[in-house]
Amino acid sequence: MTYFLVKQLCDISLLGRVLPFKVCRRKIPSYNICYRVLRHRLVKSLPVLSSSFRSLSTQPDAVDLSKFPVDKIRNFCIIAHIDHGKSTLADRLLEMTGAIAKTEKNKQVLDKLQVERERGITVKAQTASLFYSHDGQEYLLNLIDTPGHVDFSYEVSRSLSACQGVLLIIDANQGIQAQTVANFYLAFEAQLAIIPVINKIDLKNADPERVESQIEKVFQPSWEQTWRRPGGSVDDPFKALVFDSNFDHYRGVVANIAVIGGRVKKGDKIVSAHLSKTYEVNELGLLRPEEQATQKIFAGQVGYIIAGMKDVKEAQIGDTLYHHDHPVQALPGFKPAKAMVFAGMYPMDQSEYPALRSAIERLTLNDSSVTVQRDSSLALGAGWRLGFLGLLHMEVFNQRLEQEYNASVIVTSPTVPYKAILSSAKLIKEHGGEEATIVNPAQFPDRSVVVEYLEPMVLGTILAPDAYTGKIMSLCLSRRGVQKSMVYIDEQRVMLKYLFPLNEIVVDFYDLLKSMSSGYASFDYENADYQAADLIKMDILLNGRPVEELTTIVHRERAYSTGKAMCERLKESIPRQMFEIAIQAAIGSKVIARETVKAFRKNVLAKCYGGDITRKMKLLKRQAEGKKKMRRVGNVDVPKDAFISVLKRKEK
Ligand SMILES: Nc1nc2c(ncn2[C@@H]2O[C@H](COP(=O)(O)OP(=O)(O)OP(=O)(O)O)[C@@H](O)[C@H]2O)c(=O)[nH]1
Repeated sequence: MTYFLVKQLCDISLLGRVLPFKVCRRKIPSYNICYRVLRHRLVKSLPVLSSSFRSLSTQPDAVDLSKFPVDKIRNFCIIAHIDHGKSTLADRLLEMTGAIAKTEKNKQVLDKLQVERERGITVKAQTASLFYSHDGQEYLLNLIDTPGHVDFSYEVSRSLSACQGVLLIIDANQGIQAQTVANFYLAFEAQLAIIPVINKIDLKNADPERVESQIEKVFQPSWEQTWRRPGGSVDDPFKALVFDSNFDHYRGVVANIAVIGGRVKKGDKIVSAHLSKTYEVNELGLLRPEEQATQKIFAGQVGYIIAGMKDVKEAQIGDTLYHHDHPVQALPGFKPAKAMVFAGMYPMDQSEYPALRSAIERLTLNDSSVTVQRDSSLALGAGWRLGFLGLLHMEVFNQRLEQEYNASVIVTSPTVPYKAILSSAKLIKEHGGEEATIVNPAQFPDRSVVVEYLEPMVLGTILAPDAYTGKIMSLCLSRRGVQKSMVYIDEQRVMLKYLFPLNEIVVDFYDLLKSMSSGYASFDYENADYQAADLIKMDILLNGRPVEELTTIVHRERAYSTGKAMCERLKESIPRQMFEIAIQAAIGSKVIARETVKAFRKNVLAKCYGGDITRKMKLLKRQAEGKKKMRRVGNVDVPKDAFISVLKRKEK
């Protein structure tokens, strides 16, 4: 059995195959030292590294990529469970190869988005090309830092398509976690070389040996694998895969490409296979991690390309680009992401509809896992029904819309995609088949026209210390989970597999699992088909008026408890108004829960004695601004956050 610590990383990537290596048993006081060991090794073998780098980077367009044939290129992703240290390792690699300066300020430099910095998580995969010399040879390392959270796994799987290997980072203190397992299988199924890297070996409770035996038990590895070189040759016709893209307000679409064969240069005429449209290449280059223009890009390399695509529909992720005079067979592209959570999205004010439409289009270009359909609602007007991979994904998308596009939106209660097998001939005709997928609870067909309802299931993996097993099992049971397996990955940690209805875990399951296990349990899930379920539609009424945006589908067994919890939550989030507000949950005409918000008017002028009119105006203005964050449903002002928070349950 062999496995690798951070310090072997570059040697492994450069030698082109995975070499056996003894475990470093030394405890290292500061993790910087552990990286310093690597730097020392690099510098010792490569005295010219920093000077050769400087001469390359200071002159724009001076990088000659023709000197990196495929055997001098390593394209790899860094994958791991959330917070295991992917971005930190990427920072150190960037520093060691001179791509960024070595300063204290360089923390998570590849997490460029405001939302990533605020939440401290990676949501977007980022590429960085590094130059590295070894034994008088120059190498090009293309690193892709990926997100760890399950909601962003589509970013990981797309990034893997541009790579031949991965570094699977495992925290020496926490050991294997649920996303370690999920990410391992993504890389394994993509047939990539996998180098496990155990980091945080400096931590007091680090136990690399325990992690080693976990790796052995869970993955049963055969580590003597060869690091593949990128396929293709510079002599082939040009062919590139668009694996990511984003929209620049001034330059249009900037596409990230992996060149599968041939070469491309500025001024070339290229065709996108998806639309068969021809474009001229205006700019191309490397991401280091900032864009650095070059004259050409060659087979095996990863970079960006700008070719005058102005419309977001022109830049499809997964598309193939080729020279206009050398058509090639299009690459298979990517399997579309399967949206797991749907919600309505509406502008705060209908006049903002066109601006919001363009913002959503541009953001989905950068996040192709979001599905968009037009929708409309009586209370909220024209909008869209968007599909996301999970609730965090939905929250992050919403936050990005606000931060990057200055858009203010209302998001309605999320729902999972249910199915109904229809019995009514009229409905079957309307849906074009017996099976209807329902992503908007307001359109849930009545039982009288349905043979059976189906709900989406997931196979969940939970890893936790065995001391919490009892508590976790009761939580799973309360969420209609059915246990599939239970395996000890070492003496103290257990891996549980459960089949869950997606609806039961999508909103707050992970938060509860974390809090009941003092943060030690981790959770991941994969799709597991549909199962028949006894589902009913529950309406929420405000002062007797149903609020379409709060309608939910529930399992009959859970109707009462969910209705009660939703009414309680709404009572907490709807502020007192000038009249009493009755909040009711109802199934058909039967009310199953009720809460009341007492009448009250906040007199913001109460403390404003005297006659200073400007002060009074200011206070009234502030009150009016507060109201803007509300949505009027009937005569009731509902805060926009209430639509999402209403579904979060408190476990007793
Ligand atoms: N002690 C110690 N801390 C580390 C080490 N590597 C990373 N960290 C810390 O671990 C935390 C998480 O590191 P990140 O690099 O953000 O982890 P990540 O895997 O990129 O996180 P996500 O992108 O959110 O999945 C940060 O506070 C780092 O400073 C290490 O080797 N030793």
